[in-house]
Amino acid sequence: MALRAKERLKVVFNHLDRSGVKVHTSFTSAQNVSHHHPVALKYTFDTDVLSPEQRLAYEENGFILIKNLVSEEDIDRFRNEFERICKRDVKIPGLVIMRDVSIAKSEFVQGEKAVTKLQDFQEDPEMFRYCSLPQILKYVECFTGPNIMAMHTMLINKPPDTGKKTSRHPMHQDLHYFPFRPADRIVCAWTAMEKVNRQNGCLVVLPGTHKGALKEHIYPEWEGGVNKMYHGIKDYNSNHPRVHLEMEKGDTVFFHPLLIHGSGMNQTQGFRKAISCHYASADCHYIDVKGSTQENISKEVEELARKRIGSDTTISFQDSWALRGRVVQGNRTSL
Ligand SMILES: CC(C)CC(=O)SCCNC(=O)CCNC(=O)[C@H](O)C(C)(C)COP(=O)(O)OP(=O)(O)OC[C@H]1O[C@@H](n2cnc3c(N)ncnc32)[C@H](O)[C@@H]1OP(=O)(O)O
Ligand SMILES: Nc1ncnc2c1ncn2[C@@H]1O[C@H](COP(=O)(O)OP(=O)(O)OP(=O)(O)O)[C@@H](O)[C@H]1O
Ligand SMILES: O=C(O)CCC(=O)C(=O)O
Ligand SMILES: [Fe+2]
Ligand SMILES: [Mg+2]
Repeated sequence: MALRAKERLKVVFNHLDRSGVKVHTSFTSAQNVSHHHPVALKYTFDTDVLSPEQRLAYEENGFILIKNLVSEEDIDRFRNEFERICKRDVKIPGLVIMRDVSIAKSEFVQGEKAVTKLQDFQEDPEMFRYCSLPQILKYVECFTGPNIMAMHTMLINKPPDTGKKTSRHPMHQDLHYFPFRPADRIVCAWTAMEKVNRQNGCLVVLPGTHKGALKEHIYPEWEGGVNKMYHGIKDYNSNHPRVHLEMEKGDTVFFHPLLIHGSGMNQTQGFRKAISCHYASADCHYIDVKGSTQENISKEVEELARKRIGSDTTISFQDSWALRGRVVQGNRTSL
């Protein structure tokens, strides 16, 4: 099996070569090596799910978009559950309902129109079905390996911008929020719950940036304010080519936690919805972030935990993830 995949990979490299497609240097060397040795692909496993072309694309770009992966029926169920939560028909332990900063202090906006995102829905069986969908896990395994934890869950309901540009999500790397490694065994699945495009603020990604280091993140200096914990990269290369990921309902993008991404303003009157889960290999380990660029977010998370649970609690940044993580395939070996 493995050999067959390697053979196919060789064919791809040769094809790229012949077609005159510019192959980045890292792949030129992989290509040369492939004639004699197994190709060293560091970001993906061979599970016979990704084609050689798809594996190469993820290795090179740090993301891969799979069209029509989640059914209309499933998305409509997630949307229904979202509405029940916003109406406070159900109360889910641990779930955070976040309002946009530009309306956070207003008492007048009610229901789902006041909600920018739901975070940590792991205790809601209906919503958490998303994280266990077999067609999603099949892809996730290509990046994490067989022991899979759902570490972080979100339903993002990007509101029409109020004019303050607060509906933007600054450019960031998700790894900033995660005190576990290795980064290459973490992946985000992000599914469009409706058509997303530049108008309503689709994801914007900088291809290839997953090969770089974790950068320093701070609150961007935006006049109209910034949502709580929406840190952005302090200085990123704004000339780097960007790709706007326009997607249809049910399309799903899988991306690496070092990939630089954000999302633009929602310039429509609709609420742009997406559901996502960050998965990690259960074999990952927690790291100490003291003295690293992640110290600022770790302090913020720990302070929020104290506010929520009581000032006498000592929930560490690492604890906050261990508490939220749920095994979805294989064994909970470490995380
Ligand atoms: C990879 C992944 C992890 C990346 C990300 O997800 S980045 C974003 C991470 N976001 C989060 O973890 C969620 C953070 N949000 C929250 O925890 C909550 O929504 C809170 C900001 C704490 C507010 O919750 P809650 O206490 O229920 O709301 P309250 O209405 O009582 O407000 C308490 C104080 O917080 C303020 N607030 C509410 N919403 C926001 C906001 N969007 N941005 C900034 N400040 C906000 C609110 O004005 C109030 O402030 P004070 O009146 O106490 O000064
Ligand atoms: N000053 C800034 N600092 C950091 N990030 C920014 C800044 N301005 C925009 N961004 C981020 O860049 C990404 C794209 O922003 P923007 O909404 O301007 O889209 P765009 O790429 O210009 O597309 P369009 O032209 O369709 O608006 C978003 O993640 C946004 O939050
Ligand atoms: O859905 C979006 O706009 C982007 C969300 C995101 O990147 C995040 O919360 O980490
Ligand atoms: Fe993100
Ligand atoms: Mg713009």
